[in-house]
Amino acid sequence: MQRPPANTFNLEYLHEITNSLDEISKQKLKGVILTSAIPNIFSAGLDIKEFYKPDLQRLENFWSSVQDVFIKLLDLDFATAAAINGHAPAAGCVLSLSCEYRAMVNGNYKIGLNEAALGIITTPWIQAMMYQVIPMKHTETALTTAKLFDVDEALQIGLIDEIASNKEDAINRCKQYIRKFDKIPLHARALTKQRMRQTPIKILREQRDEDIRMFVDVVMNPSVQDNLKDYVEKLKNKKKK
Ligand SMILES: CCCCCCCC/C=C\C=C\CC(=O)SCCNC(=O)CCNC(=O)[C@H](O)C(C)(C)COP(=O)(O)OP(=O)(O)OC[C@H]1O[C@@H](n2cnc3c(N)ncnc32)[C@H](O)[C@@H]1OP(=O)(O)O
Repeated sequence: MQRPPANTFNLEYLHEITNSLDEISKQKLKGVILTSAIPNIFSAGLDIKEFYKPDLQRLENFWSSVQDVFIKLLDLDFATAAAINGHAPAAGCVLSLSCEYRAMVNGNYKIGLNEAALGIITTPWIQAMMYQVIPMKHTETALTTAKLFDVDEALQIGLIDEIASNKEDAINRCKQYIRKFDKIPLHARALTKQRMRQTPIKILREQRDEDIRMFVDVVMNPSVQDNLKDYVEKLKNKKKK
């Protein structure tokens, strides 16, 4: 990913990712490794500008595109791994959770789902994604407290699989993970993976329109917009301190 300054996902970038996923899913690949070309930031999540004072039509398209990327990524036949070379809050974390394996570079980085801090809520399919990886009890506490884990905590709780010394090491560990499937028939691997992951996909597929309506309702709530205003200000003012 290379969308400076923070690899945030806006509508156009989501379309680019959808096209790339469509393209690679036609190829006979062994696996895909997601990483960032931006030092210290894997992804800062969804672009907050998309839901602060949004245009309604664009907001609906935006969330529908988020849903598309999530389904496509989760459904890929081949192995997916994330070399997390920096912060991975919110959708940055979800992106890594959509992969089968995560190696995170050691450093002063945070990963987790902090949506509640912005006044927005994690949808049931995102919650399901999280508790497929870490236990339900930890998920509930993490989501309700908007907890961002440091690298050691993330390993301890199982949110990441391994700690890497740098980006290259993280990528190598991802490659090693992908090589594990060299002798496994592709269709058996793919079907097993898809069945293991059917809960979040099923929840989302059954409720796509309702999910968009709920997201729009939450985002357009005046108190959520106030919260987002403060959050955006805080982000801007960080540099001035
Ligand atoms: C493709 C996705 C598929 C997967 C499906 C996803 C499903 C959806 C799931 C979840 C939904 C989640 C909702 C969200 O994602 S809301 C976004 C939440 N993100 C955050 O709260 C992170 C906010 N950012 C930070 O905390 C920091 O920027 C950090 C990542 C820790 C990096 O810190 P630092 O290195 O100090 O860099 P800066 O803070 O100075 O940031 C650099 C510039 O980037 C701008 N920025 C950062 N984050 C965002 C953002 N999310 N949206 C818009 N802009 C952002 C920041 O303002 C700086 O800009 P500038 O240089 O102009 O000042």
